[in-house]
Amino acid sequence: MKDRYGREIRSFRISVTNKCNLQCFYCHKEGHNLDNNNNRYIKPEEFGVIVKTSTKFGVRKVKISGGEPLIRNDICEIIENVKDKKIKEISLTTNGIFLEKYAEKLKDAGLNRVNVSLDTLNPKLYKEITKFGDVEKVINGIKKAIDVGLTPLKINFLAMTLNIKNLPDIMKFCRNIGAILQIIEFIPLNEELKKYYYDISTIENEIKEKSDKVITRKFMHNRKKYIVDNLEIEFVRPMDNSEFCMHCTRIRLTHDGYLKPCLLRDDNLVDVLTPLRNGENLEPYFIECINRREPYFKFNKLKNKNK
Ligand SMILES: Nc1nc2c(ncn2[C@@H]2O[C@H](COP(=O)(O)OP(=O)(O)OP(=O)(O)O)[C@@H](O)[C@H]2O)c(=O)[nH]1
Ligand SMILES: C[S@@+](CC[C@H](N)C(=O)[O-])C[C@H]1O[C@@H](n2cnc3c(N)ncnc32)[C@H](O)[C@@H]1O
Ligand code: SF4
Ligand code: SF4
Repeated sequence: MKDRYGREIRSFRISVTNKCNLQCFYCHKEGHNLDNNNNRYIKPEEFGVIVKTSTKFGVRKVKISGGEPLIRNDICEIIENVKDKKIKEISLTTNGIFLEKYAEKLKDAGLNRVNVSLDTLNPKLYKEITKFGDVEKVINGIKKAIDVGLTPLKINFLAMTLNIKNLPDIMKFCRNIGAILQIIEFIPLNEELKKYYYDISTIENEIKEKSDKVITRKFMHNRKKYIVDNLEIEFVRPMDNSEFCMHCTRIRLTHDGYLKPCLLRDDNLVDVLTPLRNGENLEPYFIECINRREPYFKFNKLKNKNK
């Protein structure tokens, strides 16, 4: 099914919890942190029914996220329930702290690949950013995930004024371990955080100049990937980017059971858990969610017209 703007639905991003073992100062919490009502925590088999319904509307990829998805002790059961013959890929985004412990079990449960967030390799700066994190554990988790075949593994590097100097080290690290590097534009959630915003367009242009090949992810925000000396570098630049939004093929599920048409909006959610628990057919709720979808950034501001 296409939405009112002609955008297909291909991927489903599901948040399995809003809780986390870290406290990154910038966290957008997937654009939703309202409900702490434990009665609305979704059970593994409920995820299964919701995802199965989503395949009728075109979903072929599932992204599992959080909060931190690995703090749910039933995460493997969730993955087993989400598996479906129509789902071509299940991936998970994690801070990596518990990855060493879970990697093998996740692979056995049916997970295909992981993205691991890593803004710096410097232990002191990592702790400053995450409050409680030990970067050594993340590195061990990444190595284990690659060992067990949760690949291609992506490193999520959130580009900010306070860590941008660490980018060359992260590039070297990714090249050494054979990971894809994903450079993400910072979304400042309030005025206070704006000082950390770093415009990644200069870096993208430099990398583009050096690249051997450019790939466009047509069904994923038209994102660009550059291959530089065998390192794959993907840019995620959502801010003020109408092209990104016009190629958005994602719907989301919040940890408390609402279909969410857009990451950056919380005013147009569709409750899917109540009808599920009432034994209703979920299709009308998906249709409602898809009809409520609209590009968040419809027009670029002048300063960003080159995006
Ligand atoms: N505005 C906006 N940002 C997004 C969207 N999808 C991903 N992002 C940003 O990209 C970050 C990284 O997302 P990941 O969970 O690692 O996965 P992904 O890059 O979206 O997906 P894959 O590349 O397929 O692994 C998110 O935390 C967001 O900041 C989207 O639909 N809209
Ligand atoms: C919300 S986290 C959830 C999954 C997991 N806890 C993790 O950190 O990977 C998913 C991704 O969102 C990114 N993120 C969080 N806050 C952000 C912000 N303000 N702007 C852009 N990306 C952000 C993180 O860097 C991370 O890669
Ligand atoms: S680890 Fe992920 S969910 Fe937790 S605070 Fe950091 S970005 Fe947010
Ligand atoms: S419409 Fe734009 S901001 Fe909203 S989820 Fe899609 S890409 Fe992200």
